[in-house]
Amino acid sequence: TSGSVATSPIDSSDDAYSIPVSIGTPAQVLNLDLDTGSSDLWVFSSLTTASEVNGQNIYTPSKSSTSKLVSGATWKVKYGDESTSSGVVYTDKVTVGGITASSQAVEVAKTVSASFTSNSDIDGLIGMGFDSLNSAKPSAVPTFFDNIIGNLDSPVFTADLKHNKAGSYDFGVIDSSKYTGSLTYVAVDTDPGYWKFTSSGYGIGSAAFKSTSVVGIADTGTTLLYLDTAIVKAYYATVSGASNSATYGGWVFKCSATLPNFVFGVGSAKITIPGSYINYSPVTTGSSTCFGGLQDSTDIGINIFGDVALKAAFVVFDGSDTPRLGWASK
Ligand SMILES: O=C([C@@H]1CCCNC1)N1CCCCC1
Repeated sequence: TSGSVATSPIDSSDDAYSIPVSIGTPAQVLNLDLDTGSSDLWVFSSLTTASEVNGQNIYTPSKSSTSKLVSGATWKVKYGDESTSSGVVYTDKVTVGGITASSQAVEVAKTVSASFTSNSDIDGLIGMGFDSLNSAKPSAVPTFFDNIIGNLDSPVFTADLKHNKAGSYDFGVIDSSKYTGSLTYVAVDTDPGYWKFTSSGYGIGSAAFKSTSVVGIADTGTTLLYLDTAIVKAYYATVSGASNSATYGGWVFKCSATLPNFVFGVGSAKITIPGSYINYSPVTTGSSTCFGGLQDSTDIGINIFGDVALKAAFVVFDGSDTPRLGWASK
């Protein structure tokens, strides 16, 4: 089988991208954030503390004829931004893009932290990282990708994220109409569980490409591009008036600034991020100071090729016995 689901940015800053996911019988449709940087499928639910629900769609297991409680299983996930959620585990039928996992572990939230409560556009996450990142106890539960991979025509899913418009995630097929040129594949290190790869270097504007290994993760669930201090400093040195602001917690510049393109290498291929993608958003609504889409990864401890980078490319997440990432321009 193969399938495809549209994915839309939740706001004009492309803060996150959601997909409709059908859970249970009859179907309960929730808008989940497909996250290649984590491995829990968790949802807002009828069990979520009422004061922590604010406009989200919820999954009510008791209304599904196919739901089953997984006795004794609990989960608790903590993300890099310190956000958290936790709860218990059911299995139920889950369908994404026409592809069904008949007994998918659905991690039902009993509690979520404030940043989830305040985002009414996201009803939960569907993790597409490796099982080692799954938080369920006493044992990890398989991801949606784990559960469908054996039925897919090809053991892959692809990401075609776009700026301010709908893109798509495909499962089991590589649609060559969605990219230009050819795909360049790079090895993935699955330790500790991210889609971790080594970029071959970077270029800033029209300057010479710098061949250097940049290890990072392809993370659809992270908004921005986070790279080593030296690269980020060199980029903003070309933006007059840019500064690394303690007030705003990162690099800022005048919203009217012209930003150079940023190129990152994958093998001998090059992906160009338009400078405009690096004008992420005003620091506060209406401000003439803008926060950069390229930021320093020092405090994170790992480089992250988040949506700012991914939406400049077509990306194949190849879950074969030798996992790898394929990158193409589009
Ligand atoms: O928690 C995360 C991200 C948060 C946003 C959603 N994707 C997962 N991590 C990835 C980067 C290293 C630290 C852990």
